[in-house]
Amino acid sequence: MKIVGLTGGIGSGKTTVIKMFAALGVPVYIADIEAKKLMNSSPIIREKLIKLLGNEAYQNDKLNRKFVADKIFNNKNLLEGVNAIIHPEVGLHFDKWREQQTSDYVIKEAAILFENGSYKNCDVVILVTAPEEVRIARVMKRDGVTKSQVEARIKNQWPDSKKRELADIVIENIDLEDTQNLVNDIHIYLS
Ligand SMILES: CC(C)(COP(=O)(O)OP(=O)(O)OC[C@H]1O[C@@H](n2cnc3c(N)ncnc32)[C@H](O)[C@@H]1O)[C@@H](O)C(=O)NCCC(=O)NCCS
Ligand SMILES: Nc1ncnc2c1ncn2[C@@H]1O[C@H](COP(=O)(O)OP(=O)(O)OP(=O)(O)O)[C@@H](O)[C@H]1O
Repeated sequence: MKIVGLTGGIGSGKTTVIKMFAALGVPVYIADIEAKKLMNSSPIIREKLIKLLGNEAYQNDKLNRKFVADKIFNNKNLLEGVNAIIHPEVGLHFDKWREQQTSDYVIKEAAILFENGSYKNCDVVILVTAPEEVRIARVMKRDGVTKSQVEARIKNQWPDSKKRELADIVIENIDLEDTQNLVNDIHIYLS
């Protein structure tokens, strides 16, 4: 079974593309979502995050995502601390999930697949891209956040130029129909 990594900058269209692969019957693992589930379910992670970020990291027993985002996306050390706590746990969780799959290939979607080195465990890496101003506008519209809030996350991510050097396949996600056609072709190639 091939492990296919799928990544891209904030607002590039990772979730949009992953839904297209899922509609073709491909098992998909969305690291952001699984990371949040672990942050809310693992007592060990909770203890470590509270030690690093303070009691406000959790509100009513739930991860306080806005507080955590505001803390880590403007503080490199805190971001590295959170990543060091979360990513190994996500890696173990993904391995257990992958062992239960029986398809030709699975897709692991992660915003920072390159940044945290987990692309090295993938047989193929797909990069989803879109011009930065398009990505910023999409996220502002989707999340109702400010341009500077989106830029605060972008600055913690590699530029597309650096990711292109390591990607096997690049999906320029501008026109949705073109993206769908390319996903269909990639699925045939990987199956
Ligand atoms: C800080 C958190 C709680 C904010 O959650 P929230 O729902 O507000 O935002 P969301 O998770 O959708 O993030 C939006 C985008 O921010 C970017 N982003 C998220 N985590 C990171 C990170 N560690 N480094 C750089 N960019 C990141 C991605 O482009 C992501 O798609 C959450 O992003 C988080 O827990 N991040 C740290 C753990 C992590 O790295 N998760 C992602 C991959 S496993
Ligand atoms: N080709 C496209 N044309 C127009 N809108 C798009 C296109 N692709 C994605 N979008 C929209 O842009 C927004 C961001 O897309 P999506 O959520 O898939 O990006 P993402 O890479 O998963 O973002 P994040 O890193 O924040 O999780 C969404 O509202 C989505 O509906």
